[in-house]
Amino acid sequence: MITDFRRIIFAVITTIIFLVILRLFLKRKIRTSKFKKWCRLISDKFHDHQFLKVPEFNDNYQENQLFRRVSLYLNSLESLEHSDYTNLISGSKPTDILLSLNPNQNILDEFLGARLLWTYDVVPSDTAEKSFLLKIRKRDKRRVLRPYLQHIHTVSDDIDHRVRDIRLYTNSSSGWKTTPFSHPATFETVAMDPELKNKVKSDLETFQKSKQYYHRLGRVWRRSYLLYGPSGTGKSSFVAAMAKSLSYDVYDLDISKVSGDSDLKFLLLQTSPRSLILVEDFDKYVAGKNTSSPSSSAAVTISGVLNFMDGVVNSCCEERVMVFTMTTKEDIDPAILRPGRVDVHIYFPLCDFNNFKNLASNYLGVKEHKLFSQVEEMFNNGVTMSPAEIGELMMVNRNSPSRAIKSVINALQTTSYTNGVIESCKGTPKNGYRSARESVDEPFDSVAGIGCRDGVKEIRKLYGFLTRKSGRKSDSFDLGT
Ligand SMILES: Nc1ncnc2c1ncn2[C@@H]1O[C@H](COP(=O)(O)OP(=O)(O)OP(=O)(O)O)[C@@H](O)[C@H]1O
Ligand SMILES: [Mg+2]
Repeated sequence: MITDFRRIIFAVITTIIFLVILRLFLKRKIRTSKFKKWCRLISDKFHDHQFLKVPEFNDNYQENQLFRRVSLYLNSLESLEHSDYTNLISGSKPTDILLSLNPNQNILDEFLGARLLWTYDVVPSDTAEKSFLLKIRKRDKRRVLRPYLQHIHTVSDDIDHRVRDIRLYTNSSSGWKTTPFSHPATFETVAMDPELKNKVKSDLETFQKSKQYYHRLGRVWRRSYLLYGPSGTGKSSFVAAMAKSLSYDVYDLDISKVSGDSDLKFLLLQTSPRSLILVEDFDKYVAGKNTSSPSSSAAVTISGVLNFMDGVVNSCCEERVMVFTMTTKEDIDPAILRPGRVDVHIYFPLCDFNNFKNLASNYLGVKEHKLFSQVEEMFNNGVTMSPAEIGELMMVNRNSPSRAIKSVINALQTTSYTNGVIESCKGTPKNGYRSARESVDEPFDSVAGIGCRDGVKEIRKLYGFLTRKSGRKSDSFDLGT
């Protein structure tokens, strides 16, 4: 009893000592930052400064673009997050919260070793005259002002680009036509191996930050991806997710509408930087051909397509991501998909149990269910369907998760006699991601062979049958099919 009491006393004393030390430490940190501030103020007394004003409007009351850029730039500074006082305002999306300077607030920035002090000046009047005032040491001005303003331009451009709406461009005989890009898919909604998804995400992020790296190597700053796999496995949805995460416009190129090689080149030249150029069903144009195939009678020749892939007019095709989709790369000459031409190959398989759970969570909002073990067993036995087909069954039965899962089980049971065929798809890389470099060192398995394609066709036929059958039971199914 006495020992327990002693233990409690000991614990209380230790906690008190810890809290006192923590407080002293925090106070010291605050003192250090205050001390630094005083040092700065004193050292400023010994330097000549220049003040530069960036007003909101010019003499003709037109908006000063530099003011907007400075505002975007300063509001993005990390030092604003740690300042004593900041405004919080909501962004365009309900979940976005943005920081913004308070009138007459100062914010310190550092650039190339120079200190730049900004003040957001608001003169209280009817028109609330606003400006940003930059205080810079005269000694630093000549050295840093020009590159600093350039830096503000680059950063604000980048922010502008990230927050604006993405556009979709489609080609017609008269060039590109544009509409807002409204595909709702995101990386979160596409069910696939999470490790693979993260790899692609970080690959895209690295690409975006690698301008200097590419240039040092003398390479054009572009990256290309091949998404291949059976129909309805999420390739197009994934492209939408890629474009959104990059905040790139999408140029959806329909080669069948291109009138010839020079037209193809012209369309490529007309794309803008920071865009994703998409060619769906690419196998239609390159299957069974090789790099030295003679010009065909088709409007676009294989060499025209290869030049397009290489971005023949290279310098104009910087900061582009190219994406090609196809169901199988079985009949494609590997030289067409060689590294440099296609950098990353991503395989989209038919559904496995993990993807099924992912879909169940997204479509039905269930993470666990008593029927899951039955479904898992079926997938383990090699029966499968495309995520599109499973998603469809879940969507029409979304009001009852049990009914939805049962309908998937029924559909899987009906497909079970194609098990042997589907089994032949099982040689797919478990992790569907391979960089083209890897694929050279260690060639891909023949992953989407004839058997697999036949299997998919078989499922499609069955699925058509199933949807017709289920359509009688559910009105919404009729709408969906
Ligand atoms: N992996 C997935 N995760 C979530 N939904 C998926 C997935 N795959 C397909 N879907 C759903 O199925 C539908 C079709 O998908 P999508 O068009 O992306 O497939 P695809 O692979 O491009 O097919 P195709 O080769 O026929 O063009 C979409 O509505 C999508 O939401
Ligand atoms: Mg598609």
